[in-house]
Amino acid sequence: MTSDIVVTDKLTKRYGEHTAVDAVSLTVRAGEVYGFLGPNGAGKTTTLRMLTGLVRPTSGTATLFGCTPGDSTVAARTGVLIEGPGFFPYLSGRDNLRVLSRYRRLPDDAVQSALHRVGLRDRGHDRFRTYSLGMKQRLGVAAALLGEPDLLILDEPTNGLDPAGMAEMRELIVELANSGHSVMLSSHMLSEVQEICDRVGVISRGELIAQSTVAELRGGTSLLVRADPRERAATVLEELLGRGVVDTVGDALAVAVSPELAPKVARVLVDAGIDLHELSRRERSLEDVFFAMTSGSSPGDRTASNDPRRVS
Ligand SMILES: Nc1ncnc2c1ncn2[C@@H]1O[C@H](COP(=O)(O)OP(=O)(O)OP(=O)(O)O)[C@@H](O)[C@H]1O
Repeated sequence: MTSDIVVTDKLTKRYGEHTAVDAVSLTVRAGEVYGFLGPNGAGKTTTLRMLTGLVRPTSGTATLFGCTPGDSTVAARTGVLIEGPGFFPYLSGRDNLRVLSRYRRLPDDAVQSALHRVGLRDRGHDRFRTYSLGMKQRLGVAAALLGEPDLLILDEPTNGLDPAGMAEMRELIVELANSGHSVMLSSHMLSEVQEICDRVGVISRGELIAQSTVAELRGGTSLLVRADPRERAATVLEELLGRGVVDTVGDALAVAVSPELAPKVARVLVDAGIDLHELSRRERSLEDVFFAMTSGSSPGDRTASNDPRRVS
């Protein structure tokens, strides 16, 4: 059984005339890594700020663990990293965490455990200002981890990191998820969301335009066929496989069927006297889908049967 630990219902935030978040209804389930994906200015941070009680919604509701954001139960069960960690530069990483830990009346070993979890145990005594950006972000995650919350809300945790720092942060998030934390993270980095998230919500211009698993969103695998004459190949394949499964992508055809049908596709084309130049397995990246959804144009394809514009 899945349980929804974050639920929003038509969550909306308006700043004057501008609607930053427009009737967003999303759910994050216990145990998952949920990617909140959207281009710059789409409304990700504003949504996360409403979830953490930093900003009041104009209308609609949000609940975390069945309670309102800001409630003490929510605060105890949720760790937050939003818009970069704020730490004292002249204090060590450990002392920065001690300040937070004492303020929250957590046991003394919480700091050591959090530093250990993010791989900073050996650098905990160094001053914060000497940390690399990746270490600063990891200390931010350590701060979110104090008290071992069930849910981590991380706003663009890899923002500004170099590729190695990004990889480390991704690894850390996967480890945290494997050790039982649910994670909701925002990102505009499609590749990282694709790699580490179980489900994603896509927000564009304040609206949630899709919510599903990464696999569902990508629409599974298909076949790419380069054949001559192309139009005739499309007709033959539609006769074999049904209408609506063949789409034109550049000078090739995208055929929305299981790659296991490749031998059959090859046979029928060759039997029809068509020259087959390429037949390959094709996986749409989340990037293809994302561009198709948020800008109406895609570097790849979008077949009618594969249209990911749905909220499950
Ligand atoms: N306090 C505010 N006052 C007025 N407008 C705001 C405020 N906060 C956010 N906005 C506007 O709301 C919209 C959504 O902003 P938000 O920061 O939530 O987007 P985002 O998806 O997190 O973008 P980014 O990836 O660039 O951080 C933007 O147009 C932004 O300018």
